[in-house]
Amino acid sequence: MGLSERIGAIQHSMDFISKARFDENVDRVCISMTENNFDLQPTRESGGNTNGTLDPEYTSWLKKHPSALGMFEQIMASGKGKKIIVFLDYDGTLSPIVDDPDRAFMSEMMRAAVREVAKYFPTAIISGRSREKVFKFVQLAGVYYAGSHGMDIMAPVLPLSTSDVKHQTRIDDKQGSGDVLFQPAKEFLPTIQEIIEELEEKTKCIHGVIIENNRFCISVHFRRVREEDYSELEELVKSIVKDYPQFHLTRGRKVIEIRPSIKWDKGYALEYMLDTLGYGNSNDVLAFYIGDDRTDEDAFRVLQAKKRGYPIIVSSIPKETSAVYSLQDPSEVMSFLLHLARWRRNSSSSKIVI
Ligand SMILES: O=P(O)(O)OC[C@H]1O[C@H](O[C@H]2O[C@H](CO)[C@@H](O)[C@H](O)[C@H]2O)[C@H](O)[C@@H](O)[C@@H]1O
Repeated sequence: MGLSERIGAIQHSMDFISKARFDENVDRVCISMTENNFDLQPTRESGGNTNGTLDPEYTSWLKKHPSALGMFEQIMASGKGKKIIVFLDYDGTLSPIVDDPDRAFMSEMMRAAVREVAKYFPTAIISGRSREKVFKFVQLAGVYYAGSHGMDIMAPVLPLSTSDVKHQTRIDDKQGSGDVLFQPAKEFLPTIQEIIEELEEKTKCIHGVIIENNRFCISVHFRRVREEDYSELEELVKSIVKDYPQFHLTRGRKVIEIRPSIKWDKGYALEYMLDTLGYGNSNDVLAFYIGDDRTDEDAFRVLQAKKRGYPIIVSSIPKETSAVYSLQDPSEVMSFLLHLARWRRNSSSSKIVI
């Protein structure tokens, strides 16, 4: 293709894409551009490679964990008359995975989608990050935030029937929100600081390590570490944590996490939030939990066991999971959130009697 044809093709693509953006039957547009040709395909993809071909392993995995977008109508039909609640993970779910954890920004479009969904349904973000950091990334009022894998939750106070009350602190804010902080690992804060200092000192010799203070837990990132240094880093981290028997290690995406050994994870956090939001004992709830990482599996299992809704995994590769449905990547998450909001708008407008 010559230069002018290429420019023409780009202009044509832009028009095509802007039209497709408003077509609710189109989730994405695949553009394939070769030396001599280009092609545009509106699609409702539910998996596959970037070149448009479906990986057979992924296709058979999708049969077990169908696309939540493809199954949208059936999912919503099963929730008819129920109260919908949305739980979201942050990294890899609302934001793409990037090398630098401090630059895992969510797009404006994603922010708008979360804002939209939170307008209609109680929405909570449960992240491994510190609560303050997730809030800095998301910047939305009207959303509940839980940081440190649920060890730091800000949610409304409700008379709780459980022993959880001892970990609650009422927030003295000017708005008088009545929210409370739930922090079951407070007593570990000084030790966490001590471990961070030791980690920073002792991992200096390994290039690319990032230590992230997630307040009630610590992330040791090795995404930028050379592969040949992985095992040295792992041994180093293990040898440090060995001296702190009240802590243990978990793993995420190119990250080793150090957590206090309390009986608490994203699954307990999900239960706690269902309780505090007033849906603990309610059978007419349809909760969604959307997440991409191993720590989200704790929440998937709880949601499955309680039969209160559907766990949805974000993955473009086959993975062992307790999730029922799947979404390929954050852009599909965004599409799912927009579908939810649109479904709610349509269902309330259909009730208007003229
Ligand atoms: O529960 P999440 O909100 O998913 O948080 C889990 C961890 O996410 C972050 O790390 C991951 O994303 C980074 C940015 O894309 C990436 O560089 C890293 O390799 C991933 O593991 C976060 O930085 C961790 O602290 C969270 O525990």
